[in-house]
Amino acid sequence: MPVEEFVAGWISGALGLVLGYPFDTVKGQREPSLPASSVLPTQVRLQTQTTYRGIVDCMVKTYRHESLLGFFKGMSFPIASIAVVNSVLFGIYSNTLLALTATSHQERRAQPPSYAHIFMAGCTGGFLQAYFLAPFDLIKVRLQNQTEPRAKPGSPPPRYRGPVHCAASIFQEEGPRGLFRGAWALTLRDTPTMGIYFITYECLCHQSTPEGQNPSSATVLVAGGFAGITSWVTATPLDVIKSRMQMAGLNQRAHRGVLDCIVSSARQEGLGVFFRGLTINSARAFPVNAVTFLSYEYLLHLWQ
Ligand SMILES: C[N+](C)(C)CCCC[C@H](N)C(=O)O
Repeated sequence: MPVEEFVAGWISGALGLVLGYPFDTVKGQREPSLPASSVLPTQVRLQTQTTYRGIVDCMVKTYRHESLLGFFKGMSFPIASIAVVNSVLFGIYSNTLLALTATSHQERRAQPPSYAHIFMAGCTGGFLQAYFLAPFDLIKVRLQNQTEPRAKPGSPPPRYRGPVHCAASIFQEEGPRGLFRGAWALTLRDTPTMGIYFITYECLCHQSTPEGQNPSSATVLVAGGFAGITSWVTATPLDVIKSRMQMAGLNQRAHRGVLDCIVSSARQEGLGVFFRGLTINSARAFPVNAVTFLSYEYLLHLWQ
């Protein structure tokens, strides 16, 4: 099993994450139960809290109360984790295609796989990476929903002191399975949308590149960017549910499952709730995935 795709996936995932993290940090919404005085500057907030008037309001309040650092809250942890997850995603995707078509990454330019094979390989990668992603994503969402400004005299201490303390607290309070809270929603979110992710990328590259040649850097950037947007647009409704399942039991009522969360969210806040964070998801998805795919292709070309 060629390992270079795993390594290239690791590095490209880390690069993409750093570029996209500030966008990532403006997507959540406060639950009414959270203290009105606290400022809530993180990505998941537009999806789990209801105080912000929108992206700009959330960004202004984030900067005003937590400075620029507020946009990078909890990033140290996802850098390592998302890189590993991206490594699994791209490594499994490429090796599944190798198993389905008996062609390596380089050979596929001359012998492009069918879109059915690309979709199957993408779904396989999406399904398997979700298992690795689940605990990391839960910790990221919990940290991003910390509501206290950075340690200021008199401010209440945050519930979690950092990713390791967060993981230990969840393990202690909710048991080992607590670390996989929201994993089912995450798997439902990522499996089909990763298929869409890779089909969009490969289709745009194939349409814009002369037969048998490697796509140009500009083509890879644009194809990667639109692959990110397409997959996030289709993933946003379940992304909202996933975030709510992950926050359940803390400051949100626990749900009896994904369907219960979908029904109760729609009943209480209308169907629009499933598109919270769509704009910021899309704005973030283009640069993040453009860089991810460009660095991935560059590294594989370098190691050819
Ligand atoms: C499948 N889903 C849409 C959830 C993600 C697809 C893109 C993943 C990429 N690492 C990013 O952070 O944008």
